[in-house]
Amino acid sequence: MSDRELPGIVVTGASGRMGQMLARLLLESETARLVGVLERPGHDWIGKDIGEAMGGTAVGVTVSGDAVATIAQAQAVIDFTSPAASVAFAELTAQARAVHVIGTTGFEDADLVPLKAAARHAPIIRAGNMSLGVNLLMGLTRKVAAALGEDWDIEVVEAHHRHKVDAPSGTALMLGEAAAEGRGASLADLRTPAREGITGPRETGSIGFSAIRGGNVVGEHDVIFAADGERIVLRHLATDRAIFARGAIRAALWGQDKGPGEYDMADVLGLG
Ligand SMILES: NC(=O)C1=CN([C@@H]2O[C@H](COP(=O)(O)OP(=O)(O)OC[C@H]3O[C@@H](n4cnc5c(N)ncnc54)[C@H](O)[C@@H]3O)[C@@H](O)[C@H]2O)C=CC1
Ligand SMILES: O=C(O)C1=N[C@H](C(=O)O)C[C@H](O)C1
Repeated sequence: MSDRELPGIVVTGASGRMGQMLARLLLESETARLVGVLERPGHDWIGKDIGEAMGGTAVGVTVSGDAVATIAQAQAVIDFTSPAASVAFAELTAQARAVHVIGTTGFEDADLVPLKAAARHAPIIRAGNMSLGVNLLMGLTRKVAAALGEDWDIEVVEAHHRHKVDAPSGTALMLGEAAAEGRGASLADLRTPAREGITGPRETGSIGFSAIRGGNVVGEHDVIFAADGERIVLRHLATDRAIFARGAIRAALWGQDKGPGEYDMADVLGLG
């Protein structure tokens, strides 16, 4: 396949932690090509070559604030930004009939309505964690939760870098949902509100969440099953953001021959 035939990918949030990682990997990729990068209007990277903006040499791709024109060139858009930005990109990506890979976390239920509408026109692949390890851990969590009774309390503990703005993390919520599914319920029914003050004793069968923020932690998640006298801890440690970026690129390529609809990383990885 010549370079021109490789699926053309646009990366949003180009100056962000994930945006830069994605741009670097796509510039080296032999299976996809970087055709555009977006930043929010007014950002000081707009108009600069992405290679130079990242501190290297020019690569011939200019950071743009014009989402309509940039997404029009894309076969896929990889998007790790903010919930409001991802909702707006979903409409434009659907209009371009391109695959939208969404890694953004922190969505409210109301944000999911326009995403569902956009997925009627093109594939949307969305996951709070794009790594193979976490998506495997979800299956393990579901199985362990199903095997253990309600005398085993379930807690999800996560740690992230000091810049993260949402809590619990998207991954923690995915793991909590998997645990709830294992118990034949939905997380909305089992989730304990954040604890502070006189909370009273733990409610049997509930699922609790704790978030640590500090330093440059890439992402750590423990699912703790605690009973009287023993504990099981399922743990994932991310030490390199490349695991998320590789998963997102894999999803963008996987989506090329898929019809409109909502997909997740379990679909991409064949773990469904
Ligand atoms: N699903 C997954 O595997 C992972 C998800 N994430 C999530 O991805 C999101 C971004 O994470 P980071 O890269 O660490 O954040 P970041 O803050 O470093 O980057 C976000 C970027 O998006 C840009 N942005 C915001 N609005 C925009 C708009 N309208 N148009 C274009 N660009 C816009 C910002 O200027 C910023 O450069 C977060 O929600 C995070 O939780 C992060 C890592 C892995
Ligand atoms: O913001 C991050 O950094 C991460 N966000 C995702 C999440 O909310 O779970 C995935 C990963 O843990 C890193």
